[in-house]
Amino acid sequence: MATQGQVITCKAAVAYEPNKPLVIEDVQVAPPQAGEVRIKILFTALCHTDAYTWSGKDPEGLFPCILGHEAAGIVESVGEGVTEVQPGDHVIPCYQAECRECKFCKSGKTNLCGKVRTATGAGVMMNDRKSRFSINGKPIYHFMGTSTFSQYTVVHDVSVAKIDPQAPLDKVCLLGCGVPTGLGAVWNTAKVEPGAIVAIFGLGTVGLAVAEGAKSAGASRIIGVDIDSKKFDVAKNFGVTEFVNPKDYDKPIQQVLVDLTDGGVDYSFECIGNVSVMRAALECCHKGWGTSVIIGVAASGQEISTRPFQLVTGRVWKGTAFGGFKSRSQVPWLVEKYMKKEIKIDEYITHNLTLGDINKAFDLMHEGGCLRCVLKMNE
Ligand SMILES: NC(=O)C1=CN([C@@H]2O[C@H](COP(=O)(O)OP(=O)(O)OC[C@H]3O[C@@H](n4cnc5c(N)ncnc54)[C@H](O)[C@@H]3O)[C@@H](O)[C@H]2O)C=CC1
Ligand SMILES: N[C@@H](CCC(=O)N[C@@H](CSC=O)C(=O)NCC(=O)O)C(=O)O
Ligand SMILES: [Zn+2]
Ligand SMILES: [Zn+2]
Repeated sequence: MATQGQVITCKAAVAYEPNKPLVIEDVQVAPPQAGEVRIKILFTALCHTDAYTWSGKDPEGLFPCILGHEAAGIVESVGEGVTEVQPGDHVIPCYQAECRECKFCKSGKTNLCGKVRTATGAGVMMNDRKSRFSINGKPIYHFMGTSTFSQYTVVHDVSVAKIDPQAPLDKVCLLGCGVPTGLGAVWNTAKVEPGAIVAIFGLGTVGLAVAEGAKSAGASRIIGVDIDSKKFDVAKNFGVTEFVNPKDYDKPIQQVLVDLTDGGVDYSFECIGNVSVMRAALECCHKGWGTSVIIGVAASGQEISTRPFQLVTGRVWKGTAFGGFKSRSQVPWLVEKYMKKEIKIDEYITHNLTLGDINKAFDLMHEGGCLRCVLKMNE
């Protein structure tokens, strides 16, 4: 039955309140308006940023909402004026939009896009500042402009990357967030050069993708730092060459790394979201040139600090969103790199479940043995 122009009722996981189990509900998804795209989500993974917002610590967190931002699916219908995708296209929703027209997109200096950011932060669509999701007439907020924990979602056309229809959607869904973030932090934000010494704080999916990126950039030493030594075995497969568990030392971890590297690392990456670790990651960098990149998302109210002398003496503190990748332009390129076996994806997927198991999937994510759990949406 044709669904274009109709309200679709489908299953979605609704977050009603911080930390309360998600509830699988029948949700009404309105047709896309001008400049919008309705997508049938086939696979979604869970990211720690979903858990962060669900926890109530995200200043932009709104409830009730439909979380989820690492997914892949097929365009079901498009609104007026949408020209770059059509029904049937295989796509990855992109929480980081790319309109190619705003001052951010035109600057060439950033991958951030200003076109729809105010709406996505407010959990609504730009056109009418309303949600396309409702349950019996009561609106449910969008999340990050993607809301992929729903069998159907509506996104802005600037937030959709059209990809190779041959690409396996149950794998390339990971290119919606964690893997590109780690790779891009190395390639685009830090621009790690051959021979560099790299330290990675936190060896989850993002940290492992940093390792993969650093290896391909030709780093000479890739030092993985994690308080969970169980992470070290798997990290070897992603390029980590040395391991440090801060719990094994009495001195501050930044001192441990400075001592191990004759004065400090060339590049460090914080992949946890812990502001004390962010400080350590900066302070383990080499005087004169060491660069530290913040990737982890820290809770509302948290602030970073260090002695300004650390920067006066040449260390550089940076951050990255989606690894600096321009989403609509570069996600299809990342898909092609995966198809050519130039980047890993399968190795990050430790669990496969269905939408109905989403609370179990979040439990797994917090247990440490899970990198990414992919949910099949239509069972
Ligand atoms: N900036 C961006 O665009 C993005 C940011 N993120 C953020 O990146 C962070 C990492 O994400 P995932 O890799 O999925 O998380 P994860 O939870 O799988 O990995 C974090 C790792 O850090 C380790 N860890 C925790 N405390 C530590 C400490 N004090 N010292 C050393 N290691 C410690 C844990 O054992 C774990 O292995 C999260 O904050 C997430 O929200 C995720 C995607 C995109
Ligand atoms: N709403 C949060 C912002 C959290 C954040 O920094 N998000 C990252 C992506 S994390 C993906 O898993 C990001 O891209 N930020 C840039 C942006 O424009 O949101 C908060 O306020 O803490
Ligand atoms: Zn994410
Ligand atoms: Zn833009």
